[in-house]
Formats: sequence, structure tokens, C-alpha cells
Amino acid sequence: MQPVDELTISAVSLYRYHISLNPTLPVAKQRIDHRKGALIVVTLTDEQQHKQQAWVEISPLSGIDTEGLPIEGFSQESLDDVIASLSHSAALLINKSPNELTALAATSPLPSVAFGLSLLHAKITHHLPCRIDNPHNQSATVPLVYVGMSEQQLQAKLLQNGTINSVKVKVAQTTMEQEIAFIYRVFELAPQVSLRLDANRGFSLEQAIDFLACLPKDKIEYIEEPCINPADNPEVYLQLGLRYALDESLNSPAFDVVNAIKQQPGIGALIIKPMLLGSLAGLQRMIESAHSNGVRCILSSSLESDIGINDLRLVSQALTPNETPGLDTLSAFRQTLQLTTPTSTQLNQRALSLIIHAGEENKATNSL
Ligand SMILES: O=C(O)CCC(=O)c1ccccc1C(=O)O
Repeated sequence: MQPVDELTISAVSLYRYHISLNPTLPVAKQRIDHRKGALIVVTLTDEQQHKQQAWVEISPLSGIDTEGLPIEGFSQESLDDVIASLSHSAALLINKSPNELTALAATSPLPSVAFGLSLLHAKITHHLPCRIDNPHNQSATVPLVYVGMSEQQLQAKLLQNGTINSVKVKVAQTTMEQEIAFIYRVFELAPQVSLRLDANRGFSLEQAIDFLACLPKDKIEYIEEPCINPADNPEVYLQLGLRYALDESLNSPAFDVVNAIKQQPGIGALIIKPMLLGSLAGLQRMIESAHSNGVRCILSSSLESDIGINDLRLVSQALTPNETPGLDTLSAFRQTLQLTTPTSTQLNQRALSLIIHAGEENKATNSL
């Protein structure tokens, strides 16, 4: 592929998708049974008039849960906000250099758009790896498990082929007895694993301490957002010596990595959901600050479709090459947006509806 300064954006298409989920997926304490999102596809033309396409998913995590209530605590923007913003940008991008994507990403007030456009630029300019070549941690998976799964589902998750070093367990959802028994069943099936517990701010301080005291300390990597009141989290660390991770806390516009780490003893990791946080450049700065203060960063899904999840694996390889990302949310999706054969990758037009097209008519092209 030619250097980026020889490429021009000659067409932009914007699509939306709506995919059913089965089983439902947890979004903190809520559940969703479908996922909606957008896909932006650009056609690039070089000086010899060769054409290629590149695409990214842009899917804010907002909308309606299974009870008909709005999803709280994740993206502030709606899918309609994203579509309005991208529809406006599409026309502006025609005949421009792909570098214009970075400029738009840097000025967008919508974190999902900022992330998506910066990612599209990184894919076009080959700033993302094309394949995973750090298999020890990047091709390993972290299965997501919780009370309520059948024994068969649990075994399918834990006994799959491939490397499982860690398991993410949703806790603070049912009774302590059930959850402790479930975790010991996980250890029976997969004795080698360590735990990434996720309480989604579900425990009082006393409950968090009672719960964690029932588990082997050396098998716990961290517990995400243990306490209803996040100001209690350091006490968990001070009393038990167990580190906690921040997830929901990163969504607050006032969140500052260095301040948080200085003021709250015991932060072991940040759970980074790029779709909620903004541009790759901003994520890279956040990760560098955390690492220089001894805090791990784990990339995690915001329940994207196959396109978003595949890209997050590459972003994880680029930004956190020594960590296994938390991406085990795709198996519930009843459709994929990409159709991949050994020789090509195409969009699944049956799962997509075109919203707008700007620029030249689409002709057959190769995808990046
Ligand atoms: O991090 C993972 O492994 C899976 C992602 C996940 O749990 C999640 C995904 C989207 C929104 C909320 C959550 C959550 O932490 O509950």
C-alpha cells in the first residue's frame, strides 16, 4: 500500500446494524437482548486510481435494556447522536487525506466517534498490527462467567481449546453462598486459573470483605469496582491486601488517572473500554500514566460486534501487549457483520442498512 499522503478518501458510506443477543449480556447490573451500532466505510484512491476500503465500528454503549429502561453509566451519547455527527463528517471527508480523520477525532465531543475515527486512521496508516504475534497473552482468552450459567455452558467456557490463564467472574449479583460455591466449581474445572472478579459496585464494604475472605487470596488478580461507595475501595485493600480495579470510575468526565492512583491506595488495574473513552492518542496517554505508576491496564469490550471486537484485539496488542484483554462477549451475537473466507473479507450486507453514501459510486475494491 502507498504512503498515506498519496491516498485520498473518495467515498464514505455509513451503515447501521441491529443484532439480537442470546443469551442476554450483562451491562453492569442491567441486561441487554440486542445491540445496535454504526459502521463507517471509507474508499481510498491512490495516484494510480487503485481503490481500497477500510471500515470501523462506532457503537456507543447506550440504549434500552431488557426491562425497557435506559442503560445507565456507560456512553453519554446515543447512536442517533453518533449518526448525526458522522453524517455531517462524511461529506467533509470527500477528496481529503486520511489525516483528516485524526483531526476530526481530536475535536469530536463524542468519545465513541473520537475512538472510531482515530482507529480508522490507524488501520489505514498501518499503525495497528495486522495480526496477533504475541500469542501467550494476546491469543489467550479470559472467559466471562457468572451464576445462572448452566453447568454445560460453564464447561464449554472453561474447557475450550486454547490458553485460559484468567477467568472473569461477575459477583455481587446473587447470594454470597451461591457465588462462592460457583467460584469453587470454576477452580475444580480449571484449577490453573486466577480470578478477575467484577462486582460492578455491588457490595457494601462489609460484604466485600466477608466475600473476599472466603476465597484464596493468591488466586485473585483483582476485584473490579468492589464497593457501592467507591470511596470504600481503599479499605478493602488496607484490610485484606487485595488490589481492586477501576472500570465504571473511568467513565466520569472528571476522572484523572494520576490523581486517582495518588489518592486511592490499592488500585491494581484500570479496565479500559475504548468505545467509552475516546481517541487512541488519549488512550495511549492514559495507559502510559497508569503504567508509570505501576498500575496494569486491561482492554475490555463494550459489547461490540465482531468488527469492533477484532479491532480491539489489535488495539490491545498495540497498547497493552503484555495483557490479555477481556473480550468474551461475542458468542451471544446471533449475526456477524463480516463474512470471512480464506481469500477475502466482505461486509455482511444482510446485517447492515445503509444510512448515507457520500462521494463516488462504489466499485469493487479490496478491503484493508
Ligand atoms: O470485561 C469483560 O471481560 C467483558 C465486558 C464486560 O464485562 C462489560 C462490558 C460492557 C459493559 C459492562 C461490562 C461490565 O463490566 O459489566
